[in-house]
Formats: sequence, structure tokens, C-alpha cells
Amino acid sequence: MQTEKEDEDDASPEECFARSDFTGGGSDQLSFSSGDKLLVHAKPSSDWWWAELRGVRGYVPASYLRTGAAGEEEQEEEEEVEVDDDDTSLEDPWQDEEYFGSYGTLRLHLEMLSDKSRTEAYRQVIRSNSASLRNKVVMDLGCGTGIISLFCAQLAQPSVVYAVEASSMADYTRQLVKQNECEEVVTVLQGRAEEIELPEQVDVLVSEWMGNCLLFEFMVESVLLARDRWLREGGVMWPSSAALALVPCQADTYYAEKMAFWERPYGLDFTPLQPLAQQEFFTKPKFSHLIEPSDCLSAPCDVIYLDMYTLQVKDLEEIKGQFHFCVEKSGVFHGFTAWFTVHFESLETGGATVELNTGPNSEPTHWKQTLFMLDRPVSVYAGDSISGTIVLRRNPVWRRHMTVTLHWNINSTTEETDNCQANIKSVGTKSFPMWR
Ligand SMILES: N=C(N)NCC[C@H]1O[C@@H](n2cnc3c(N)ncnc32)[C@H](O)[C@@H]1O
Repeated sequence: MQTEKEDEDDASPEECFARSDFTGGGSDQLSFSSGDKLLVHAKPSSDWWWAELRGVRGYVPASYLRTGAAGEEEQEEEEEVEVDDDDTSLEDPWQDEEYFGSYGTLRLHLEMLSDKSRTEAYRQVIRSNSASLRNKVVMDLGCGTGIISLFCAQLAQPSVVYAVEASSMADYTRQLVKQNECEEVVTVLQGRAEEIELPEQVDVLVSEWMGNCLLFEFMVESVLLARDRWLREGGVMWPSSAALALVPCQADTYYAEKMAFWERPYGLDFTPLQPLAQQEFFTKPKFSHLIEPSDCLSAPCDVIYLDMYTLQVKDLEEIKGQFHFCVEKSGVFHGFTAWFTVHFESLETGGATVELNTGPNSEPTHWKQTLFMLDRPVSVYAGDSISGTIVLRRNPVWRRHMTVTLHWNINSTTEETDNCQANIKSVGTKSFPMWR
């Protein structure tokens, strides 16, 4: 696996410090402990560097290392969930203090509660299963203000709902339960769901855990840990399954705003700034992008499917999907847009499944969609096909973050192409950090 570059002894290796312990996987990976000082000899890729520790050389994951002085962190992207770069966060890969701190204020809860499509979907789940919920034991994981628990108490007669909330919002949730006369049914527990003690197993584990691009925040890990610990045999997971959808799309407005803008502002040529614009605006995914159905260049397809009964925490490290899109109309391929759909199976055999779809053909939600911009747009024509893979790789250090890597081929049936064998017009690959 070593390349020429890694063999040669470079003049001045770069000193780096390990943020966290790492146990090498393959024979050519280097193990180290938090705080170790490593000498980086080569950086063959953004993810893996060639380094040395106490005379032994091997590959190390770049995200485990801190270059330069402690605390020098890249400017963090402004993101929905507050994360903090100061030294304390270096010890806590979950950044819990900032994460739960941001849920201790109303801003994010107001955003979620104002999302009618999301909140009504959960109310519909409770309403359509109200008879079967009678005398059931329910856990509402990450209940926030307790809206789902209050729906359960208001629309059904479960024996108890354990409303679990790790942030300081739990104090207010207790007040809301009392204010709405639901304290007979709803018990609020403050703490992390994977750490709190319940007095019994639960029949139903309901949670609204989905983040941008489905997995960002990785709250799903807590749901799986709680499932394995508290869901009784034959119990029900709500959502029962989740799917990530993808579509190749046009993004004319966004492209014009961020890239074309530099062509002739006020009659001047600012195109030397376009490489900077590409780096600054197209390197990371764009959250909260609203795609019009007319922007889609083909029918979307589900690229990742998660079964909430069988999914394991270890599966979250790397999730792969494939796609093959048939371009239905000619246009400019600016990038890919992703969104998710979750399903809630009925408690009654054969009962209707409830769906929450955050895609462009459904009512907009606060998640909207996630846009992945290519470095350069490509003209595509009806009849072309775009096929490839998507890989969601969880950040080994910052456990609420991930990198999305897209690889695609564009096959053209119309245009003359230089690659006669596969008639491939172009090939591309790009990794999008979300956010580290
Ligand atoms: N993307 C989302 N739906 N985020 C909702 C997150 C809500 O669940 C809470 N939460 C997230 N993880 C946990 C956990 N492991 N235990 C308890 N509450 C949690 C968080 O404080 C917020 O109120």
C-alpha cells in the first residue's frame, strides 16, 4: 500500500499530537495514545497520513491528529447544533456540553415544534395506534419539550410514558406535563437515554432522532443502545425504518449566487476569486437547501435503508449505497441533493404505516434537503445516465460528525466521448465533511 512518496524520507516531518487513542486496523496502520507526538512524513490523502511514532512508521487517521499548538482548530462551520472548539471539546468527542446546551434553550425546540409536517406525522402515529397503545409502556427518547409524550397521554391510554431528556429542558418538560394534567401517565427522566435506569422494559420506543442528511448528530446511536437495553422482545420501534434518498439536480440559483457572481460584478472580472469560492462554498454540504421538483434531473432513488430493529451501532461507522440515475431531461448537473424518509409501522397487524417524507414532493420540513455541489457543473442530456456510490463515514474522533463521499460516472448515449469503451463522458469523486 505504500507509495513512492511515503517511502522517501522527507526533510522536515510535521509534528502532530494525538487527540485520542487509536488502535491500528491493518498491518500498515500505526497505533497510538492520546497526547502522543507523531512525526507526519507524508499526507497521501486527506483522511490518512504516513507518520512515525518512536521509530515505527505507518498510516494514521488524520482526524485523530491535532497539528500545531493545542486548540488551533479550523474555523468551525456555523451549524444547527452548537459545537465548541475550545479545549474542553477536545476531550469530549461527543461535545455533549455544547450539544445538550443547545437543546437547553428554546431555539431548536421552537424550530422542531414549528415544523408541522414533522410534528403532525408523530401525532398521526399516536392517533392511528391509540387503541393498541392502551396499557402499553412507552419510552420517548430525547423528548425535548415532551410533545410526543403529551400526544400519547392525550390521544391514547398507555400505562406509562417514560419521557427521557438529557438537556436542562427536562425541568420545563415536567412543568408542561403538569400544566397539561398528564402527570398520571408521563414520567420525565433527565439523563442520557443510554445511561438512565427505567423500572421496566418498554413495549414501544418512540424517538425523533433524525438529523440533517438523516444521521448528522448521530443521535441514532443512543436510540440503538436504548433499544438493546430497554425494548422488550417483540417491542416496536418508531420510526421502524429510515431511508436516505438522493437525486442529481440543478442548482442554478445557488451556483449563480456563489460562483457565477464573480464573473462580472459591476463590470469587473473577479474570476480569479472563483477557486476561493469553490473552496469556501462548495466544500461542505449545504444544509437546509430547498430543491424544487423541477431541479431534479432524474427520478430520485433510496441509496441507504436502515432497519431500526437490526441496525447495529458498529454499522454506523461506514454506510454505503449505490445509485443509477437515468437523466430524464437535459440540463446542468450542479450536484446531488439528499433527504430522508422514515416509516412508522402499525401496532396492529396489517394496520396502515405512517410515513414522514422530507423530500421535494412533500410538505417542507425544518430539515429541508442537503445539497452536495460538484466542483464544476456538467451539462447532461436526456438519455444520459449517472451511476456511482455514496459512502457515509462517521468521524472516528468527532462522533456526531461524518464525511459523505460521492463517486459518479456519467454515461452519455448522445455525445461523442473520448472513452469509447464505456461511453463514459466523465467520472467524478468528492468528499464532503459534515463538518469536521
Ligand atoms: N435531531 C434531533 N431530532 N434532535 C432532537 C434531540 C433531542 O433529543 C435530546 N437527546 C439527544 N440525545 C439524547 C440522549 N442520548 N438521551 C436523552 N436525550 C437526548 C436532545 O437534548 C434534544 O432535546
